[in-house]
Amino acid sequence: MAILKSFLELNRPFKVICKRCLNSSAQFTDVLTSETCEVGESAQIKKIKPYEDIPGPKPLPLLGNNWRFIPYIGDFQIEHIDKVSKKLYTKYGKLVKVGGLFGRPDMLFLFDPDEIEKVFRKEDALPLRPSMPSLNYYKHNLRKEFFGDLGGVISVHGQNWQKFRSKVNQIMLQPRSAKMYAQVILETAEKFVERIGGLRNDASEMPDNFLNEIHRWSLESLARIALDIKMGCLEEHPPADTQRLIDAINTFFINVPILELKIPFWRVFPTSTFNRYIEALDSIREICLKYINKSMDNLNLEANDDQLSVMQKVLKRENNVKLASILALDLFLVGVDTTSNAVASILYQLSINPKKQQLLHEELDRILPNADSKLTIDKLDEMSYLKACIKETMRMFPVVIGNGRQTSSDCVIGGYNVPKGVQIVFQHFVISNQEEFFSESDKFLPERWLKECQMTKTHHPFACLPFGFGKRMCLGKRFAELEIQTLLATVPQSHGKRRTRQRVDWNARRGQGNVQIADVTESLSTENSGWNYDRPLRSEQTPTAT
Ligand code: HEM
Repeated sequence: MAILKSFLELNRPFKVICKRCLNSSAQFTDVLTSETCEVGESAQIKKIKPYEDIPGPKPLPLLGNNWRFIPYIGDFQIEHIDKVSKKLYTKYGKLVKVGGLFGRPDMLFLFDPDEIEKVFRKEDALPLRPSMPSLNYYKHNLRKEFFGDLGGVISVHGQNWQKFRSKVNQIMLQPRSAKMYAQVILETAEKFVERIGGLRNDASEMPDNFLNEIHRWSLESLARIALDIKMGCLEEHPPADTQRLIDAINTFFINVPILELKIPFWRVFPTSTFNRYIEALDSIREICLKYINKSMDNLNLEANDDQLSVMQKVLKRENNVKLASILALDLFLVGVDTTSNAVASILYQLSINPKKQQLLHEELDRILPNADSKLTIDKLDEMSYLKACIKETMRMFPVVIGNGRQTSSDCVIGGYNVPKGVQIVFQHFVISNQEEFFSESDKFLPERWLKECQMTKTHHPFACLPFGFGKRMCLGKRFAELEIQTLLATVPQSHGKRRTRQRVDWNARRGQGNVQIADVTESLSTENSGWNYDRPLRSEQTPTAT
C-alpha cells in the first residue's frame, strides 16, 4: 500500500506494479524495481523494456550468429573472445544480447557490476553456471557407466550438484583446510624454485616453455593436496604420464570454447574436435585414476584429518570411493591450468614492472630477514604487498574472463525483461579494466589493494571477482590462494638463500618463433580457461575490496 500511495502522490498517469507480480500483469509497462518495492518509499520508476529490444549483433536468417565465428568470414575469433567482448561493449553498451547461436540459449553479456550484484544476490539454492554442455554429455551420457549419478560439480546442475557440493564444501573451504597443507605446498614451491634456478639463461630469462614448467609445479602441488601423492612432476625426468596429463588438460580447455560457440555438429556426429576433446578427457580420467588408486592404497583411516589428503578426508567421512574419486577428478580438471596461468601472469607483470618487483622484494626482506627465515602462514598473512600483486594481476588479467549464471525465473536485468533460461555472462575482464571502476585501470598498481590506499574505497565489490561468488564460488579458492602466495614468496629467493635478491626477468627468452611466456600470459586468460568454463563458495558474503 505504501508503494501505491507514493505513486498516487506522484500523480503519474499509469499503473504501477511490483516486479514480483509482473508475470500475471503483462499489460503494465511500468514497474517498480524490487528495491523500491522492498523499501516502500523513495519511489523510483524504471521503464522495463522488452527482451527483444536488448541491443546486440543481429542473427542472420538461417545462419544465426554462428557465422561470426567462421574464420575469415566472421568478425568473432574464439581465441580472442576478450577482444570480442570489448568490441561488443564498445558498440552496444553494458548489456548485450548474443542470440541466434545454434544449440544453445541466448547469452546476455553483462558489463555492469550493479546488475551483476543483483543477479548474485537473488541466486537461489541451486545456481546454474551455464557451461560446458560437452562435458555434461561426457559425464552423463558417454561415460555414464563410470560417473553414474555422481557427476561431481563441474558441469553438473540442480539437486545432483547440491548433493555433491554439500559433501565436500566444508573440507575444501573452511579457512583452516588449506592451512593444513601449508607444509607440502611450501615443499613443492621450494622444489620448483630449485628446478627453475637451473633453467635461466645468462640474462636471467626463462626458457620459452616456462609456462609448462609452471604447469608442472601446479600439478605437483595439487597432487600433494588432493591425493597426498608425489607425482614427481618437478624431477629432472618426470613420469611420462604427468606431461600427458598436462597436455590433456590443455587440449580440454582449448576445445571447450570451440565446442560451445561454433555450430555444435558434435551433437549430431563426432567431429575431429570432439574426438580430440573426448580423448583428452579419457586420458585425464585414466591418469588421475591411477594416482587416485595409489592414494587409496595409502589411506590410513585412523590418521588425523591433518595427515590426510582432501580425497582421503572425503573418503573417511563419506565412505564412498566413487564420490571421492570423482571429486579428485574435477579438481585436476580445473585446478591445474587456472593456478599456473595465474602464476605465469603475476610473474610476467612483476617482470615488466621492476619497481613493483622491488617493493615486493623489500616486503619479503622485511618479513623474512635472514637466509634461514622460515615461511609460515603467519608470515604470509603479513605480506600485504604480495597479496596486492596477486589481486592486481587478477584484476587486469582474470583467469576466468567471464563467469556466468543461467536465469532460473523471469527477471529484470539492466531495465529489460529477461526470460527464464537465458545465460548471463558476467564480463569481469572488460569491467575490471574500465576507468569507470578502477582509476588508471591500464596500470599495474598493486597499491590500490592496500587498506591504507585511498583508491581502495572506490572499488565496486562486484567489479572484480576472480573466484566467482555465491554458492557456486570456486571450490579451490583457498588452495589456489595459498599455493600462489607461497610460490610468490619463494620464487624471488631463487637467487638464493644467498640473500642477494636481484630483479628477476620472468619473461621468457625472446624465442625463434616459439611461443613466449610474454605472449602466453598476455592472452592466457582468454585462450585456455578464459571463457565461461565451469568453475566457482563463500556464499552470502560480500567480497571485500581488499
Ligand atoms: C587462480 C586459480 C583459480 C581461479 C582464478 C579460479 C576461478 C574459478 C571461478 C571463477 C569459478 C566459477 C565461480 C562461480 O561460478 O561463481 C571456479 C569454480 C571452481 N573451481 Fe576454481 N579457480 C582457481 C583454482 C582452482 C583450484 C586450484 C581448484 C581445485 C583445487 C578449483 C576448483 C574449482 C571447482 C571444483 C569449481 C566448480 C565449483 C562448483 O561449480 O560448485 N579452482 N573457479
